[in-house]
Amino acid sequence: MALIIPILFTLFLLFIIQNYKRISWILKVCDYGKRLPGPPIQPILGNTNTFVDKDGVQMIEYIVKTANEFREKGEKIMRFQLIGKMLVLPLDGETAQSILQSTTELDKGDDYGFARAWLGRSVLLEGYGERWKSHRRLVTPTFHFAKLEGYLEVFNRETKIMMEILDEFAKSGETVDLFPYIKRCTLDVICGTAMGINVDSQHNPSDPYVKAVEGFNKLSVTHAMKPHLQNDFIFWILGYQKQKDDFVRTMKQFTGKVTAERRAAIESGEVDQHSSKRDMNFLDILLCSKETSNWSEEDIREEVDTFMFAGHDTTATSFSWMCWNMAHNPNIQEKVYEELIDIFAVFHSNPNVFPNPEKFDPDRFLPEKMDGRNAYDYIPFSAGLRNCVGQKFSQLNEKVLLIHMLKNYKIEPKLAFSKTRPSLEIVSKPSNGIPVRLIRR
Ligand code: HEM
Repeated sequence: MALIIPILFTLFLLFIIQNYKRISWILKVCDYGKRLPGPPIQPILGNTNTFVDKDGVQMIEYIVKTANEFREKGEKIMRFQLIGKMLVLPLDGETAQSILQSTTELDKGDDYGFARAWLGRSVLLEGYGERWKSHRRLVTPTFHFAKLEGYLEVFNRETKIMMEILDEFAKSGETVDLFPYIKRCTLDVICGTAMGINVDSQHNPSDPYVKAVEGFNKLSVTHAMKPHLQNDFIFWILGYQKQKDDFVRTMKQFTGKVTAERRAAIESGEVDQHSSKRDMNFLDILLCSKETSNWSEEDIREEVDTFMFAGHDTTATSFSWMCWNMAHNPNIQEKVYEELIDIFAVFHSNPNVFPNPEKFDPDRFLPEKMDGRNAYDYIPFSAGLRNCVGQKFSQLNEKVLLIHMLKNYKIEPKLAFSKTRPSLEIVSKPSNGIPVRLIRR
C-alpha cells in the first residue's frame, strides 16, 4: 500500500515528461483564451463543453447568436477555445481583410490534416512556400475564361441528365430532396472537367468510387466534430481508421488508374498533346505541361483529387441553398426565370451589413447597395493569396444549373423555410435536405 503513492507519482511524472510539448501547448492556448473576447471558459476545457452536446445545426445557431452578441458589444473578433485549439472568428469585413491580406499567416490549420492521407501536399493543404507557389501557378490557368468556355459542354451535358432524372418527380408530383441529385451532378461535372472521364454517378449512385468520396467527406466531419476521435488510438480502436483507409485506397486507385491510362494515351499519340489548352481537361494540362515534367505521378494525382474534393460538394451545397431560397421566394424565382440574369446569393449573417440576413434578397448585390460596404464583408470564396481557385468555375457551373432548373421547373417548397437549417460541416449542408415539388413549365 505504501508503494502506491510513489508509483502513481512516478507514472504521473512520466506522463508529464512524455507529453510535455502537448501540455505546454494546451496551457499556452488557455492563456490566449483568457485574453481574447469570447464566451466564458472553464480551466483547460475552455468552451469544449458548450459544443459537446450540440449537433451541426445547433452549433451554427449558437455561433451566429454568440457572434451577434459580441458584435453588439463592439468586438471585432471572437474566440472559442477548445482543448489545445483556438478558433478565432473575425466579426466584420474589415477584420477579415486584415487577416486575409496577411502575407505571413498563410498556412492551414490542424483540421486540414485529416485530408492529407488523400490529398497529400496539394495546393489546398500545402503550407505557403515555393512548392505551393509553383503548384498554384500551374493550377490557376486551368480556370481562365477561355478554358471555362471549354467546360460549358460538360456543365450542360450533366445538368441535362439531372433534368431528365428529376422529370420523373415532376411527372408524378412526388416530393424530391434535390440535394443528393445536385451533388451527383456536380461530381460528374468535376470528373468530366478535371479528368475527362464520365463517371455517370447520376445513373450509378452506388458506384464504389462515388461511395468512397461521400464516405470520406462524412468521416472527415465526424472526426472534426468529435474531440475524442482526434486521438489516433481511439479513432483506430473504434474502427474509423479502417474505414478511412478503405475510402482512401479506393479513391487513390481510381484517380491513379485514370492518370496512368491518360498518360499512356498521350504517349501513344491517341490524345494530341499539342492541342490547344482550351480543349484539354485539367489532367491533360498537368500531364502535358513542361513545368510538371519533374512531378511524380503522386503529385499529379493529389492535384486532380483536390479538385474532386474542393470542387463538387461546395458547388452542390451552394446551389442547393439557392434552390431552397428560390422555392421560398416565388416572386424572385419568376423574376429570374423571366430575366435569367446573373445572380449569385449565399448566406452571410452579419446584420450590421446585411439587415435581416436570412431574407433572400439578391438586390443586396446591386452596385449601389455595394457602395460603402467593405469588399471583405462578403467572402464565400475567401480572399487574398489563398483564395479559391475554382470561384469562376463554380459560378459558371451554378449559372448553367440555375438556367436549366428554372427553364424547366417551378420549384415549390415542401417544408417551412426554417425547417432545413445550415448544419456545420466542411460546407454547411441543409439539415433536412432540400425537399421540393417540381412543376413542369
Ligand atoms: C461554391 C463553390 C465553392 C466555394 C464556396 C469555395 C470556397 C473556397 C474557400 C472558402 C477556399 C479557402 C479555403 C481555405 O482558406 O482553406 C477555397 C479554396 C480552394 N478551392 Fe474553392 N470553393 C468553391 C468551389 C471550388 C471549385 C469548383 C474548385 C475546383 C474545381 C475549388 C478549388 C479550390 C482550391 C484548389 C482551393 C485551395 C486554394 C489554395 O489554397 O491555394 N473550389 N475554396
